[in-house]
Order: sequence, then structure tokens, then C-alpha cells
Amino acid sequence: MLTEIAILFASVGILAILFIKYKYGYWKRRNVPYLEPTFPTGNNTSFFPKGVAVGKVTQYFYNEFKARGLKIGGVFLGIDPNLVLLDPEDVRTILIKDFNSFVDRGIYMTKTDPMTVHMITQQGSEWRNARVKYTSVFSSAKMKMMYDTMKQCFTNMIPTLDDSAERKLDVDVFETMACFTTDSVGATILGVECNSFKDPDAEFRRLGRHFFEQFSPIDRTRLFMTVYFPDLSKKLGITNVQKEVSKQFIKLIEDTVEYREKNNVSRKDFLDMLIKLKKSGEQLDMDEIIGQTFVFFTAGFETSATTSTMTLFELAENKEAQDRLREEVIRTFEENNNDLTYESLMGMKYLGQAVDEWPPVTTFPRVCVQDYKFPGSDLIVEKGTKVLIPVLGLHRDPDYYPDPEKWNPDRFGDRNPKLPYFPFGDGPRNCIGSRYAIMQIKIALANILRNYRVLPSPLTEQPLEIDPDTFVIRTIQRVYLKFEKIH
Ligand code: HEM
Repeated sequence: MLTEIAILFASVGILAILFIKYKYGYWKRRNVPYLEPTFPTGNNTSFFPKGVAVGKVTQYFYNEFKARGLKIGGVFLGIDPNLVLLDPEDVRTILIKDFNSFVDRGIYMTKTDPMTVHMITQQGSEWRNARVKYTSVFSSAKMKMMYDTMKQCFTNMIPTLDDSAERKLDVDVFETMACFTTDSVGATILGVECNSFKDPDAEFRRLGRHFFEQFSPIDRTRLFMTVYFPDLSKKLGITNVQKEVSKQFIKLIEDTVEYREKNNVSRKDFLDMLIKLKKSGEQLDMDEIIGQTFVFFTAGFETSATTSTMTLFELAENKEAQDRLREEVIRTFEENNNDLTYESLMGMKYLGQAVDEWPPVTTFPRVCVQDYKFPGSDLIVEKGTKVLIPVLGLHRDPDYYPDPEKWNPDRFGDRNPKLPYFPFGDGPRNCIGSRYAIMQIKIALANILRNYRVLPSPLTEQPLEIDPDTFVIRTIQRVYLKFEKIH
């Protein structure tokens, strides 16, 4: 009996090794230059990624292939082959012109958890229907409608910054920006007052922190499985959202929708628009409301908080740029009767350039949905192949952006549109929330600069390094700054 069990194990082991070897032979068989993978993570360097997708490692892929003079290269994430595109023209072609062959992202979702099913992960016609439905929710008219609410949320930050300025405290900038973006997203999307500044343990801030920063060994194992073995994970119904986060968020949304429907409450927020869509006969059930509001909440606060944090850090290090930006802000306020309208905020040129210098996303993927031949090449990309856009690699390539590590908003003064720049993706599946994000970041930066001088803090350990495990750029070290009130 023991011998038979040993033979069974040995056979399964040998079959598994042969299967993995076969999978790792994919790019060789297709004659595509590739990086040698190692089981189980393939070419990813991060064993326990903290999120849904790979991150900084894509810059390494980009640099490796670029050093070999290549325009495309093959890598493996887990055992799945991924094609890395280096040529900005190829990137634009698949995102825009030949979008129909690359509609999906292939980011993990499972129907067993509604929190994982939303616009980022939806595929094919399901995604198309959602995109049509929600495009109007993000129109510039709707942004203007939310502008005052967002501006109001900024005032929540003032007592904290005033107090820190008076007591000369070092401020944890990401935490402060995340409290603002959480309040703002909570108010404009869910119509709730999050009170993140008043209560450090406020429910929504706690949820956001939990989702992006706190992973138990079980959560990490789930993330490992869903990133490296998505097909098996799907069969097993494994979710990549922490159970506690799911439970709390679902309850919050269900209770709010039920309350509003029962009491006929109408508000100027996204949830209200979704409830109205549901009432108007659109196909929209509670699971969909949960998934979409969850992605608006998570995509809405973390990325904007990162860009705001890093821009403030750079401004503290570059006094001249800070003074120049403050001058523009004060002039704009003065020209508008000491107020800041939506139009005047969006019209500030140097502010726009400063924000453009810190795009927070490292990469985004596409999946080939029908066999595709690249123009001017013999390569046929097979249906089902994942394609990685190495955004960080492209944005920090000195051939396009000289001295790329130096923060220099002037490089966006008269940017050549041919240069690769994909902070919000591109084409029909670009970021639906880009207007919202820019408005939110600009409100924070303009109002801070008008009221405070931002200074470096000795508590920030430099040089700052990007955490390799995250998909949105996060520094390993916390960023602290000092704020000095301008009277
Ligand atoms: C600085 C802030 C932000 C950045 C840098 C950012 C970046 C991105 C990127 C790179 C993509 C993928 C685009 C592609 O595949 O072509 C994306 C998609 C998306 N983003 Fe954002 N985003 C930001 C803020 C927001 C906000 C505020 C929201 C919503 C409130 C949002 C909602 C979404 C959604 C729903 C998608 C999926 C769109 C689709 O598949 O149709 N994002 N974002």
C-alpha cells in the first residue's frame, strides 16, 4: 500500500513538473525573447503582493528588455505568460485603435464575492454595459455638482494642520491626505460623513487602511493564490478582499440603500445616481451597487492620496517650485473674489504640471480576446495572452524624459503628445474617474499651499523607495512634513 501511495505521489509530482516546464516553455516555443522564470512566482519578485496586480517589477521588465534593444518581451507571472510592450506606438495601438482585440484586463474576480466584481475586473459585454451606464455619472457636469461638497471636505483638514503648525509637529502626510480623500469620496460617492479627521479610528478610514495595508497570513495566502493561480482560485471561489472588509462594506451599503429607498431620501452623490438608475428599470441589483461603489471608494481615495502626498513632499524639497505654485494659487484666488471656482481651479497651469509629475500607477494589463497580429511584425498574439503596459518604466525612461528621477513640473509645460504618458491609461477603457481624481488632488494642493508653507521633516527617512509589493506606488518609508501657517 505504502509503495502504491509513493508511486502515486511521485507520478503526480512528475506530471506537475512536466506541466510547469511546458508552461514555462511558452515564449521559447513562440520565439519571443523572454526572462527566465522560477516557480512559483515566475518573474515576479514579490511573493506576497499587497493587492490585485503586480507593481514596480514591471519597470525592471521594461529596463531589461530595453537594454537588449527589444520592443516586446515575454515574462511569466506565476505560470501565466505575459507580453511586455515597450514601444509607445504599440501601446497606443492596442489601447485605442485595436482596442476590440484587447477589451479585458484579466484582473482577478470571483462571482462568489460581489466586492471583486466591478468595472476594473468586468469583462466583455458585462464591462461594456457597465461603462455605458456609469459614464454619465462621471461627466464634467456631475463633477461640478460635487465640487462644493469636496471643497467643504477640505475644511475638515484645517484644524489638524493648524494644530500641527502651532505645535510644530511632524505631519504624517499620507495619513492626512488619505483622511481628506476618504471624507471626500465618502461624501460625494456614498453621501456619508466619514469624520476621518475627528476620529482616527473612523469607520471608512479604518476600512480603507485595512484594505490597502493590513493582511493576515490567510489574506496573504489568498492574494498569493489569486495572483499566481487565478484559474484554480476561481474554481475554489477564493476572494482577494479581506473578509472583514467585505462584511463591513456590504452591510454599510445595504443599510444605506435600504434607508434611502424606505425614506425616499435623495442626495447629490453617486449612490443616489445608482439608486435612480435602479429605479428607472436599468439592470442594477444590490451586488452590482456593492461592487461598483467599492471600486469607486478604493480607487477614489488611495491613488489621489498618493499623488497629493508625493507632490507635497517634492514641493517641500523644492522651495522655488513651491513659491511659484503658491503665487499662481494666490493670484487665482484674488482674480475670483477670494474664492476658487471649479473652472479657475482646473485652469491653473503650473498646478496641473505639478500634479502630472507624480502619476501613482505602476502598470496596467490587457488581455488579448482574439488572435492578433502586431502591425509590422510577424508575431501573432494568441487569444487569452495577457499584455502588460509597463507604465512606470515608460514614464521613467531617460530617452523620453531626461533625468527622469528628478521632479520637474516644467517638463510638462509644453509636453510633446507623442511622448508616452499613461497616468490614467488610454482608449475606451481608460480611467473613468480621472476628472474626479484631478479635481480632488487640486483642491487639496491649492488650499494647502494658500494657507501653509510646506517644509521637510527630519522624520522622513530618505531616499524614499517604492514598495515593490504594491500596484499603486507607495513608498516603504512614511512621508512626514512640517506645515507653517501663512498669516
Ligand atoms: C490619481 C488618481 C487615479 C489614477 C492615477 C487612476 C489610474 C487608473 C488607471 C491607470 C486605470 C486603468 C486604465 C486602463 O486600463 O487603460 C484606471 C481605471 C479605473 N479607474 Fe482610476 N485612477 C485614479 C482615480 C480614480 C478615481 C477617483 C476613480 C473613481 C472614483 C477611479 C475609478 C476607476 C475605474 C472604475 C477604472 C476602470 C475603468 C474601466 O475599466 O472602464 N479611478 N484608473
